[in-house]
Amino acid sequence: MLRAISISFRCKKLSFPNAYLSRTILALRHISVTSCPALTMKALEHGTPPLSDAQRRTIYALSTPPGKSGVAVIRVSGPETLGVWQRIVRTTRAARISQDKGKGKDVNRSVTKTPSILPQPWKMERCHIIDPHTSEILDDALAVFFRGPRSFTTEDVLELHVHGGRAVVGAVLTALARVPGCRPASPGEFTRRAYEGGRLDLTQVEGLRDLVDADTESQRRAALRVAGGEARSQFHALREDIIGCLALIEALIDFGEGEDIEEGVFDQARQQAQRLRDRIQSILSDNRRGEIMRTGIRLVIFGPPNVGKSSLLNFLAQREAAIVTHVPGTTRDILELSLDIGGLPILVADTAGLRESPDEVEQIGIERARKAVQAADASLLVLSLSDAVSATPSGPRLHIPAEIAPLVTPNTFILLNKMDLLPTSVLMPTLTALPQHGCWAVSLASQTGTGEFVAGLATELQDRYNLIQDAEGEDTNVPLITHARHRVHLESALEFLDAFLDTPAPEDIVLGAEELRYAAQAVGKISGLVDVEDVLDAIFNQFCIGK
Ligand SMILES: Nc1nc2c(ncn2[C@@H]2O[C@H](COP(=O)(O)OP(=O)(O)OP(=O)(O)O)[C@@H](O)[C@H]2O)c(=O)[nH]1
Ligand SMILES: [K+]
Ligand SMILES: [Mg+2]
Repeated sequence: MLRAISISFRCKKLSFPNAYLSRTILALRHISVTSCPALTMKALEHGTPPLSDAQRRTIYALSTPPGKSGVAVIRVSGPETLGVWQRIVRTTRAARISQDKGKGKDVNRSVTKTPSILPQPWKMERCHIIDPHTSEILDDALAVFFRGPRSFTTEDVLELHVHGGRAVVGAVLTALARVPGCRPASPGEFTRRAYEGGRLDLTQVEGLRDLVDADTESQRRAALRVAGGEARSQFHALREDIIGCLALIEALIDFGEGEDIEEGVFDQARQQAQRLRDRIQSILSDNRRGEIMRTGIRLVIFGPPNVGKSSLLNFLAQREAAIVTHVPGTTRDILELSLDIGGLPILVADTAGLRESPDEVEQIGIERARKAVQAADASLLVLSLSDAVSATPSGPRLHIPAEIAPLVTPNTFILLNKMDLLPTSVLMPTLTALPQHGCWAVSLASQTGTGEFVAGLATELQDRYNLIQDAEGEDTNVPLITHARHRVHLESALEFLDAFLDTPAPEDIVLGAEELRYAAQAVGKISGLVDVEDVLDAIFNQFCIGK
């Protein structure tokens, strides 16, 4: 005990913050001083025993992308955040206060000499960042302290807005490494703390990650809603309703119908379960719109050889991504590009021309093309207008080659290319005979009709996959499921509800209650309310460091 006191005395001389001091003493209480002389000596030399990673609960990381930038934000979170402030932040406010007391003349020069003062929470303050060992000024910066739990992570958080040069960021990170109790954050650790602190549920965590990953306007809008807690509250309400239904059954188990409980409660519970099951079913039958919008719509271009499929890909990408030649069978492998068409994220794939071919390599390409069309969310059949449209007594008729016809569905879009090769006298009646929806005629060579085609395709895809905006610009018809994980849990909730509805009344009521309990649990897993430890690492590891 005596030695501990002498350590605390030394710490005080080195002007450790009080919080740190009391923690050191607390830590030392657990060490038998006599049985551990080496450790004690070390503690006496350095003022503290070395901390394990688990003990160093305060994390820091660069939260903006690495590299040169105007401003870089370094984030700190954890119990030592205030200690970090006191060691490395010297505000001009503090300097002004001491100047007012007549201790200094030039605010800027005296900043580092000024003792630290407590931050004003949630207020950005101009400051110098200093090296905690040498007091050297590392940067002229801005700092803002968020007092937990009113912060992103629900812990004390400090944000340092420094100049975004590599040397500046490196120096500040090194200074942070020197603050006892601090360690670099692992990927997604800030967000994980926000989840563990109850600030976010798992759907919001996913929404936040999707927001960071959003490339298109529609992805941004959808992710923002989820991050804002819209899915969270809907899944929460669904779970509450299942629990409400369970409560009825449990009351029935405890008291029995006709005694303390009114007649018809079992039927009431069944009706409720039926409505919940229908609600889940309707959430599930969303054509996977939410997931498709998040990952991008897979649109596969297919058709006979030499019709201009690769020319189309290049036109959409506005660059020479694919090889285009007059030789049929030029494209072999699938070439995929991710594009933004009318604000929608689209993964466009160019494929080998479909035909009977003796060439072994081409055959493999053709097989891959067929599979890609079948697996796609949407497909676009390209044909050469002059080959595909023939005159019949009843007018022009669209002809689709026999080996391609099986791949065409009512959802296949059709693009008739090389319209420049048709004389105007033939072209006009042909164009008027084309289907009104999902079919366009263009010349990629002369870029005729291409504007209408892109606009028309975007509209068709928006109708199919996108959120529809009403007159006020509000999204309607929003799919609730944005990740495959949600679908898996909802499907199992549906199975449990079905199993409950299958239990014959009222003799198996205890089993029925169990099914309802599982159904509520399955929905709880979506938000992370129920044991999901196994998926947490997978979810948070997809974040970058600093998020
Ligand atoms: N006249 C005319 N020629 C075109 C048009 N679009 C593309 N072509 C030409 O048609 C030929 C074939 O174009 P590609 O884009 O390679 O056709 P593809 O369908 O990808 O061909 P494969 O990969 O071999 O199946 C090239 O010589 C293009 O320049 C068009 O609108 N009009
Ligand atoms: K070709
Ligand atoms: Mg090609």
